[in-house]
Amino acid sequence: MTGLALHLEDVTVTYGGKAVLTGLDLDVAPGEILAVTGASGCGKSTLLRVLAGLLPVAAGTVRADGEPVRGTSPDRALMFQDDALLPWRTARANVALPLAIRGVPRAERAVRADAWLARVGLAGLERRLPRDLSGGQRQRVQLARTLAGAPRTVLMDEPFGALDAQTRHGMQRLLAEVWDTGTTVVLVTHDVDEALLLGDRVAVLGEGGLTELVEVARPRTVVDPSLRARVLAALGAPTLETT
Ligand SMILES: Nc1ncnc2c1ncn2[C@@H]1O[C@H](COP(=O)(O)OP(=O)(O)OP(=O)(O)O)[C@@H](O)[C@H]1O
Repeated sequence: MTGLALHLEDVTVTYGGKAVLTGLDLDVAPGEILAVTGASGCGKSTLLRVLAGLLPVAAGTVRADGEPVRGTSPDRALMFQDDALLPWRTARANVALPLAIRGVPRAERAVRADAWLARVGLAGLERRLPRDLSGGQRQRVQLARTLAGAPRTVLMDEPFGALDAQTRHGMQRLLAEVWDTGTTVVLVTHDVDEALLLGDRVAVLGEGGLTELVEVARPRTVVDPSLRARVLAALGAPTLETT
């Protein structure tokens, strides 16, 4: 499976006439992990919704593998910040949803769903309803559901927000494995260290558009302090804060 190439050219997005993104140019290469960070309200979630095909642009072009993005597609999966599981379905049935959309035969769906649940550390909880899971566990079910559909692009909005440090680490490792399969990832995070550990590039969004684009070489086991300082400077934070 190859990841999609994403292309935004001179993109402007407005809400009720007020521009949130203005003249944004951005390319994401197939299989690249682009981490997007920026101050609250600068338009990070808006960018993901545009890439998912959920929000039309006021001007400019958005393409996936050269084709104009005109709506949603199972090839571009969006994982929301909020809890988006179906409350009346078990964890297994939630994870099986994208498999049904992909036309996987019913008997195979449960097996594959359970395998994904095991990979995110939820073996034994397959029959639980979302209300009987913790916030972090629900987030892991969402991650399993997103990945089960084998999308060519994963768009993630603060996917690790509700997780404790240890689980967060495990999820980051799991995602690193998945990325080796060539999926393109656009990951929104407020956490500069997470952005620099996970992203091949880190895009900093400011008022209206891009203020910095930092390339991060692999392997990324530790955060490079000079890159951290660059991202923090673009965010307008004091650069001495490098602990
Ligand atoms: N449906 C909407 N109608 C009107 N304004 C909106 C709508 N959605 C978002 N906005 C506004 O657009 C701006 C960008 O919102 P967006 O959610 O993309 O920001 P963000 O960078 O993801 O923020 P955060 O980091 O706080 O999640 C904000 O000022 C927000 O209030």
